[in-house]
Amino acid sequence: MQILRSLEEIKRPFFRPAVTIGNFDGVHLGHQALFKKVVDLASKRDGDTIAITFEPHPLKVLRPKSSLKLISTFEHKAELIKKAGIEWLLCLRFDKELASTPAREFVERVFVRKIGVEDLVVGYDYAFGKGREGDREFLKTMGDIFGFKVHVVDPVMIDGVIVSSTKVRELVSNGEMRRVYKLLGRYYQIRGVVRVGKRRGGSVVGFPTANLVLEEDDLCPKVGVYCVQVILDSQCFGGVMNIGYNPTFGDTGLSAEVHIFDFDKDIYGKAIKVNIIQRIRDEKKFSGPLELREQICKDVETAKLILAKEQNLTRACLDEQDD
Ligand SMILES: Cc1cc2nc3c(=O)[nH]c(=O)nc-3n(C[C@H](O)[C@H](O)[C@H](O)COP(=O)(O)O)c2cc1C
Ligand SMILES: Nc1ncnc2c1ncn2[C@@H]1O[C@H](COP(=O)(O)OP(=O)(O)OP(=O)(O)O)[C@@H](O)[C@H]1O
Repeated sequence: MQILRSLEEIKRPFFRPAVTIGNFDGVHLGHQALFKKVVDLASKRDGDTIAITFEPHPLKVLRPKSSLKLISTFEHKAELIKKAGIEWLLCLRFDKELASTPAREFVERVFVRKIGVEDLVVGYDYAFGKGREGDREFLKTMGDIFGFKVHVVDPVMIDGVIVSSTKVRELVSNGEMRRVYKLLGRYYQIRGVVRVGKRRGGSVVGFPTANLVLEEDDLCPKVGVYCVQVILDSQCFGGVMNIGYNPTFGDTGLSAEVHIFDFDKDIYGKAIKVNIIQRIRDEKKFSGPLELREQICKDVETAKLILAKEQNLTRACLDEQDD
């Protein structure tokens, strides 16, 4: 997939393109339905497939105080859009100027003149442009004027709920990782570089842990202990992760620490990915390292039982290998 960072980077005309547009944070099953429609439409005529998205996320510009946490980084989002079969990702810089562009001007400038869209795919509730005037009815009118077809995808629902980035964020914040899996069609994943912790894990508690640097923007699951799958250099391992403040030791900063099963290498500075499978318990303040150690032994047992029954681990691991 080619990533274009501005309209100026479009150097050649597209061939009979099918296009979709959105923020696509998390690339959940609703977004995936849009990409599938784009791929289906274009494949009939060997046309180009294009997704248009925005950076930073529009809410960060329109409501800077909202402290929005994102499900996926741009890099992860682009990987997932590529996996969905899209060939071109056009990422437009979202600023106050773009936000105030009238919808008709955006359609003429971007969809018609720059891209030459033949099919435009949008979700059931899509609207863009100044004051959200570019809704699906407006787009259909534009399509009649400029000669492109607008396809509206019905809402994708799971267990009676419309799949949305907002819903995924809410479930992650509540630690409801099984439900998150259903909405994303994959495990929720956090990524990070392993840093040196307080060096108590192995020596004091008896469970060495890889400490992840959490970024300001990261959407972190609810504080607690989780059963996880760890991906390191394309290899997959089981593990247990604590997201929290380590109250037993009186620490205050939020950290994510993973104990990887059957693993004893030094991985400081390495990038790892953690698929979060299921929440096991709340984080607790223990009387000391011995009591904490006993509890972690139980957590390891619980996680191993969960992993032994988990059907989707191999697929999730293979998914990481085609990157
Ligand atoms: C599976 C697991 C569960 C944990 N649960 C708790 C807990 O409930 N309360 C707590 O204070 N710390 C908990 N911890 C964090 C330990 O306190 C932490 O791993 C230890 O302090 C080592 O820190 P360090 O890696 O910074 O040296 C847990 C860690 C793991 C791996
Ligand atoms: N469940 C869904 N079914 C079908 N289309 C969807 C679904 N969710 C989002 N879309 C469509 O995907 C496109 C991108 O939408 P957007 O990135 O705003 O996603 P969203 O999940 O609705 O996000 P948010 O929850 O932040 O509003 C839009 O055309 C939108 O209508």
